[in-house]
Amino acid sequence: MTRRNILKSRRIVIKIGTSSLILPNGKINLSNIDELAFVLSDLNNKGYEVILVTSGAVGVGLNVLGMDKRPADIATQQALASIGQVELMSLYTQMFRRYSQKVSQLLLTRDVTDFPTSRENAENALSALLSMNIIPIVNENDAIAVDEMDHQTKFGDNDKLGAIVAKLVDADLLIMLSDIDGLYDKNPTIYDDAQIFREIHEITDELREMAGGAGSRFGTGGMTSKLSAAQILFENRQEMVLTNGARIREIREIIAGKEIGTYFYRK
Ligand SMILES: Nc1ncnc2c1ncn2[C@@H]1O[C@H](COP(=O)(O)OP(=O)(O)O)[C@@H](O)[C@H]1O
Ligand SMILES: N[C@@H](CCC(=O)OP(=O)(O)O)C(=O)O
Repeated sequence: MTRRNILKSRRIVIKIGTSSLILPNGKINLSNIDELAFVLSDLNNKGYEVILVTSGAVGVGLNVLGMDKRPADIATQQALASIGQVELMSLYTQMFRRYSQKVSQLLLTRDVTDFPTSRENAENALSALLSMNIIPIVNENDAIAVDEMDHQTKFGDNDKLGAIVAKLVDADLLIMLSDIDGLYDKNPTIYDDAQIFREIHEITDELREMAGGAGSRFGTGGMTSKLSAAQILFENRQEMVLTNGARIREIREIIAGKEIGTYFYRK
């Protein structure tokens, strides 16, 4: 069955998680980054407005320093993000350049998107970039986003950031690339008989329970945070497709309305 509403999407936010950018051995997944650059550049050439929300600063930072696990200490995590973000952008810039696509970087913190004047500034910057045919690449400013008692600067995770960026740019669709084909009735990495949901219209407590449990090794989100992102989108009458970042080329089929991944929309 064709997802008819998706066919109308012109402004699309793509969120890619750490697990799609970093291989299980901690090295960079170069073929995925290259494929992402190709598909998004191609979409931009075809007149879609594309915004990329990327994770990976900490994961790439670990790779640069040859470390194999996230340090517990916050300041060291900040330092890793600061190191990794530069390398991550360097990789994106190189890959996108192969397809003659210009990109830019926006690093956001929660206080920016909570505070009306700075939120408007972020909206203006994004809209100016899109009008220049540039693909904005957004991440949380992890090097400085640390929650204080009375000053909340962290989004929590990049799934939420993806939903907030979709709201900022008034996107038609958020495509969330994970390490799994979609939302299942139980964790498919544990249960062989898990069944995928093709459509979700409401985020219920029962769903949240099905999505419980930890996510991948280098990321932070897990399936629960994808449901929280979907909830933010629902509140803004926006839509999301959760799909597997291992098959980036399918993004074009998703936009063509093909039934891939889990489609979150309110009836
Ligand atoms: N009901 C569920 N359906 C799908 N995945 C689930 C479910 N419950 C838990 N998970 C776990 O969530 C993981 C995806 O989240 P996450 O590791 O944060 O991915 P990413 O880093 O790509 O965003 C899956 O690999 C799986 O282990
Ligand atoms: N801003 C962090 C992202 C952390 C995060 O949410 O990761 P993921 O669950 O892989 O999307 C980083 O760049 O490392």
